Amino acid sequence: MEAKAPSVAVLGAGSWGTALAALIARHGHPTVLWGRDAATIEAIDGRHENPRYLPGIALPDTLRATTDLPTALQGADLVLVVVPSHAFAETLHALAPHRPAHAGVAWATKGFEPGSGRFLHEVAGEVLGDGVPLAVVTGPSFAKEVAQGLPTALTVHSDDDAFAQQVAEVLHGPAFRAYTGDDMLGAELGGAMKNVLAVATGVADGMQLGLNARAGLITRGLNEMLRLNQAIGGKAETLMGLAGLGDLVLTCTGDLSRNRRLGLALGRGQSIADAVREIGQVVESVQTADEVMRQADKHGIELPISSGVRDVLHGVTTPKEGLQRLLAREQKPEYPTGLFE
Ligand SMILES: NC(=O)C1=CN([C@@H]2O[C@H](COP(=O)(O)OP(=O)(O)OC[C@H]3O[C@@H](n4cnc5c(N)ncnc54)[C@H](OP(=O)(O)O)[C@@H]3O)[C@@H](O)[C@H]2O)C=CC1
Ligand SMILES: O=C(CO)COP(=O)(O)O
Repeated sequence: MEAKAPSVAVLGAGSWGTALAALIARHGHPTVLWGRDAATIEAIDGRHENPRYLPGIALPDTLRATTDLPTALQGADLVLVVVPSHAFAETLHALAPHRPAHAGVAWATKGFEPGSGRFLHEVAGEVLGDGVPLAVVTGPSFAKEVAQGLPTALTVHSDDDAFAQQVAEVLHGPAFRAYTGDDMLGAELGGAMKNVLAVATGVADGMQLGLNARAGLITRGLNEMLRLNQAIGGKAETLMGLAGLGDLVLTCTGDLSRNRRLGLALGRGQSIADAVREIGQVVESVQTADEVMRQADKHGIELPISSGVRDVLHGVTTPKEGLQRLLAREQKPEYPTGLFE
């Protein structure tokens, strides 16, 4: 007899939560999507569309949606949290009392806990306590393309191999490749930092600095990711894979990226407030830039591109001044310290 497909509760009905819930439901898993906005949830449950975040894309008839958290979690074998980083801790506190005892918790949120700079797996470990399987889902994946069924590859990292495998199996399908790994630290760092670096390449493109500048920023941005990752104890291979390089390339070059679009707007002279309002969705870099630099300062690592983005986002540096600051840096070896030994 074939094993029963695990039931999945997806928390967060924005573009990414909706796209992942649709993917999982299409794979034949009983799937419930929880969101806080009644009109959006009604539209997803009733007419199988998320008009606010994925307009015009048909969602599977089997996908159920609710605004009631206990209902969403009832009978779930696996919980997937997909709210923005600023709502991560609050959502975990809300789900904790209703989580079925056997259900592990994964998240596809990218960023740190704003204010404390803690990694999301640290937050999850503290809120949920020992013994709950945890996993991070990350990699190059625009929600719109996943919702449209276009081919995508991402990765699931966990300290618990069996849980990483369970999450990957739920996501893996005909047009979706899910890999596994055991480096939550590196995976979370990559997913968070690429958003900051996407702003940098967006700014450069908005200022029409050319393709050489874009490639230089992506590569030196990867170097910043690798150096901070080495300091915090993540694995270099994680950052050379889907969670790092893969997502960095996607977000720095693809105009579907909201972080890149923020950079483009700033590079063209628009204000940050106007740009964020126009984008109308979560732009994680706005908070993540501060938290990346908090991590970097803690470990005594210099990150010129990321700190430039942080300063531009705070309005203490103009994009032009930020560029001048980068170009005025001293000449030096590409890899002054070994990164891969
Ligand atoms: N979109 C993408 O392509 C990808 C996104 N991600 C990551 O996924 C996370 C979610 O982003 P995404 O779905 O794109 O964001 P969106 O802007 O598309 O949607 C945000 C969603 O979060 C909800 N929300 C905001 N605050 C809260 C809260 N306090 N409690 C509960 N729900 C809340 C919003 O509800 P409401 O509408 O009511 O405000 C909305 O449903 C981010 O960390 C992002 O970096 C990762 C990979 C791909
Ligand atoms: O994380 C993403 C793709 O992997 C989405 O990027 P943005 O948040 O910049 O849109």
